[in-house]
Amino acid sequence: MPRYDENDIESYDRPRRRTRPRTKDRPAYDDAVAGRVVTVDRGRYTTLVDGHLVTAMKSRPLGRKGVVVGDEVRLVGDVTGDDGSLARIVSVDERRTVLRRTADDDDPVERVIVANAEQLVIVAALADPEPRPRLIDRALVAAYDAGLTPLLCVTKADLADPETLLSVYRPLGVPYVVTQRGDDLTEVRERLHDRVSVLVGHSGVGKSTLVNALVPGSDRAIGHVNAVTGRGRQTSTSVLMLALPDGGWIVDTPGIRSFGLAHVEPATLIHAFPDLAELTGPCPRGCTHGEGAPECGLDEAVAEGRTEAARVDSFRRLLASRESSDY
Ligand SMILES: Nc1nc2c(ncn2[C@@H]2O[C@H](COP(=O)(O)OP(=O)(O)OP(=O)(O)O)[C@@H](O)[C@H]2O)c(=O)[nH]1
Ligand SMILES: [Zn+2]
Repeated sequence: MPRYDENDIESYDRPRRRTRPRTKDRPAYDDAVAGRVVTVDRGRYTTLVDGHLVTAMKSRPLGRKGVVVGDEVRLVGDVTGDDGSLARIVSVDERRTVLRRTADDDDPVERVIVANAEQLVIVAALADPEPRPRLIDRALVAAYDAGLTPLLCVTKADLADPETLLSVYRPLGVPYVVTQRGDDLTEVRERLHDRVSVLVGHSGVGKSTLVNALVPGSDRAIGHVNAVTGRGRQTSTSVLMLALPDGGWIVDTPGIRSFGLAHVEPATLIHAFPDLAELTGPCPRGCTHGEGAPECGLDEAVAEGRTEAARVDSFRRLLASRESSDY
């Protein structure tokens, strides 16, 4: 049984590509085939083309344009996927969403890590390790900013009561699922069905446990991918996209510790909360809507009972989390 079903790409709603005028400088790749990037490793792109894995490299016309997991690309050359074959990526379809990770010491540039995802699953354990709300807040900001629906996945409910953590996110209306050891994951599966979901969470929260349960034999799939790229599982920092058996995809992001939030404007974040955005009409121009912002319409609305103080406070906590370096 192939791990990647052809239907998975067929059913995926891909916008039609505009055809560009052909010029003598720009070769038209009439014979290019469509594929999706499932993992990237040292300049080699593993793509899924018609249900089989094809290793590819970037072609010169792409220049310095990045190609990331989740990208929908066009390929030419040897697209058989046979051992030792190598195709060329000649174009990247317009991205519907991008998720960025933050700059760090080794790499000062904020980088796109996943393209075209729809949902960000923030995995947090209730105990062992303790939940880290600031990390969750930053992941939420990243999701809202990128236009991804967040899903808080609270694990290890067999070890502690989820209520304390959930109550922190209730005023924001963050969707959540609670799991525990031995769970059949029905609710998680429903939430992931037919969508492209990125999983994030720090070490030990049970992310691998989830991935293995959701994608039976994903170890085998990883082995398959690696057989193609010729590399082992030690590529623990590689982002990997896996097809869910009943439709949909999950993107596992080991090694992603924080998100690039420096560019997130208050005006962008507040649009994730339309009811709050509506209350900012009377704000002075350039209002940050943050704690103590002079004459912010949000304070006025709370004072007049037009919104919940807890919701405004929670929104402001998210705003402030952009500045925190803690993760
Ligand atoms: N009690 C309990 N333990 C769990 C649960 N889910 C996972 N674990 C355990 O937590 C430990 C960490 O789980 P992993 O799935 O490896 O966590 P991870 O997030 O992938 O961590 P890294 O591999 O370090 O990134 C393992 O010993 C799991 O068996 C759960 O729901 N309840
Ligand atoms: Zn304001």
